[in-house]
Amino acid sequence: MSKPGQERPPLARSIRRAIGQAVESFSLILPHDRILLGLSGGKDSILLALGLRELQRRSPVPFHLQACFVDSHGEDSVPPSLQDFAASLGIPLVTRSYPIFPILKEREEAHPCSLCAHLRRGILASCAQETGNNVLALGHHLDDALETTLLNLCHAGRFRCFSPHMTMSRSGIRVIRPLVFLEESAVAAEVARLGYIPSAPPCPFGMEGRRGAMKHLLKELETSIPEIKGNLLHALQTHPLPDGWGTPSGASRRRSAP
Ligand SMILES: Nc1ncnc2c1ncn2[C@@H]1O[C@H](COP(=O)(O)OP(=O)(O)OP(=O)(O)O)[C@@H](O)[C@H]1O
Repeated sequence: MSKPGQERPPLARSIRRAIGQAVESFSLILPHDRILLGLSGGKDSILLALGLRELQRRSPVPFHLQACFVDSHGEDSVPPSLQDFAASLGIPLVTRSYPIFPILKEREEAHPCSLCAHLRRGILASCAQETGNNVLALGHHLDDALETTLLNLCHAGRFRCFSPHMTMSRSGIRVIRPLVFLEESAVAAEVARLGYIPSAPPCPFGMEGRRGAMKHLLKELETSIPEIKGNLLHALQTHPLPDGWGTPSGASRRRSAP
């Protein structure tokens, strides 16, 4: 990550536009929202933090930002570079420690990704509640959404994906994904252009498994069908999914940023 105090160029206009489009299309941010963003130190959550911070500066809709890092090894350690990064943006950082990886290893999970994500989301949602936040922001991008769609199609026989904006039933915390219109390559390129070096993924299970296979499949499909991502996104937006990619949530009638 860049050194604190170093002059940072502004986000590219195309990136700001894509984030603004998601925020507007799905009414992601409402006046006086208190947003906790999941900050892992990977490229996606770096861009999420940069994007939301910039939106906060420019938007007439006031909202509060805080970040949370989950140490999934359960060792109570926080990378110092992450603290520096959050401090450089003026975003307060809280941390939580929970032995997600040791638990998954002990259970010898065949497909650990979904349980890992589920546990982490639960920890982040509890943290949001404990710290007085009503919204949890995650850095999922378009490729994540399309891989999840393919995973559901291929392995569960259903056309489903996570939602850009949903409300968790037990906690009432709203989960938002402002990067859903950005391709992974655009996220990586922008983070590199801005001079940040993301932390290496801490996952001890690697990119193998079903999700990794979907990533390869999407790449392969793209070589013979260059417009595949746009078409899949169009299908998500036009198919009447219960998770509402096409129809903005009920919150849309209220005023949202930007
Ligand atoms: N250890 C963590 N602490 C806090 N938030 C996290 C952590 N890991 C993931 N998240 C949040 O969940 C989102 C999705 O996580 P996932 O592991 O699927 O993505 P990723 O591609 O590894 O993301 P990133 O590049 O941000 O690490 C991240 O973008 C981030 O907002």
